[in-house]
Amino acid sequence: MTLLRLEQVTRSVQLPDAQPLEILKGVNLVVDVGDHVSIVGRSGSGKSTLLNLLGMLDDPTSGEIFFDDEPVRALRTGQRDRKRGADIGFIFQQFNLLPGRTALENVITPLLYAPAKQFWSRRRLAMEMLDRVGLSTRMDSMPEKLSGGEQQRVAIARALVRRPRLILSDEPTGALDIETGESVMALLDEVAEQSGAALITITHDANVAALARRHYRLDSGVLTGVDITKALAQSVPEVTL
Ligand SMILES: Nc1ncnc2c1ncn2[C@@H]1O[C@H](COP(=O)(O)OP(=O)(O)OP(=O)(O)O)[C@@H](O)[C@H]1O
Repeated sequence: MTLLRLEQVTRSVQLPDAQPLEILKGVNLVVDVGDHVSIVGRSGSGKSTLLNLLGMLDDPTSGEIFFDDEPVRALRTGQRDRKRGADIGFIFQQFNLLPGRTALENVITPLLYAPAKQFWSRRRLAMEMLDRVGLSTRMDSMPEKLSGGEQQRVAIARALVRRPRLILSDEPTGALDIETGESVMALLDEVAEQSGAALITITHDANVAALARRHYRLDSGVLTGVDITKALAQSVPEVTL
C-alpha cells in the first residue's frame, strides 16, 4: 500500500539576480507503508530541500505530492500541521533535544499536541518508548548528561512516540562515531519496523544507506535508483555512492 508518492516534483527558488535556480528536477518517488528508503547525496544536491517537501514543510514549485493518495497541496495549513504532527516523525543529525528538560519530558513533548487518548496517557506512552530504545534507567537524565548515542535514542523515542506512519531521518548518525552510529541506526530500523512506520533516511554514508531496503541517489536535484550491492562492492569513499 502506497503511503507517499511524488510525481514530477520540482522546486525552484529565485536568486538575488532574479534568475531561477531549479533545485529539484522532476523527482518521482513512491514509498510504501513500512518501507525503508535511503537517499544519498552530496552537499548541495538538494537533500534538505527534498526533506522539507517530504515533511510537508514546503510545497513543490510544480508536480504533486500525495500522502495517503491525497494531494498535500490541497490541505489547509491547520490540517497539514495536524497531519504532520500525527503521521510524521523527524530525526536530525544534532538530535535537537530540548535542553533543561529530562529525557522523559523530551519524549512527552509531541504528546502535548496529540488527541485526548494519547495526551492523557502521555507519561506511560513516553516511558514505554524510552524503554524500547533501552533507556528505562535514564528517563530523568538531562540530555547534556547523556552520550551522543543516548541522545539520539531519546530523539528516536520522541520521533516515534505518536506512532507516526513516516519517519524522516536526516543524517541520523552524522554526529556519532562509526560504532555508535551503527547501533543507533540498527535500533532505528528495528523500532520503525516494529511500529510499521516507513523510514526515509537521508545520509552521506553508504553503510547507513545500506541498511535500507531501497536506495536512491540525489545528484544536482535528480533522484535515481541505486544498486547498493554494486556501489558497496566498488568500495568507493562514502560520499561518492
Ligand atoms: N532559498 C534558497 N535560495 C537560494 N538557493 C538555495 C535556497 N535553498 C537552497 N538553495 C541552494 O540549492 C542547493 C541545494 O540546497 P540543499 O540545502 O537542499 O542541499 P543539501 O543537499 O541539503 O546540502 P547539505 O548536505 O550541504 O546540507 C544549494 O546549492 C543551495 O545553495
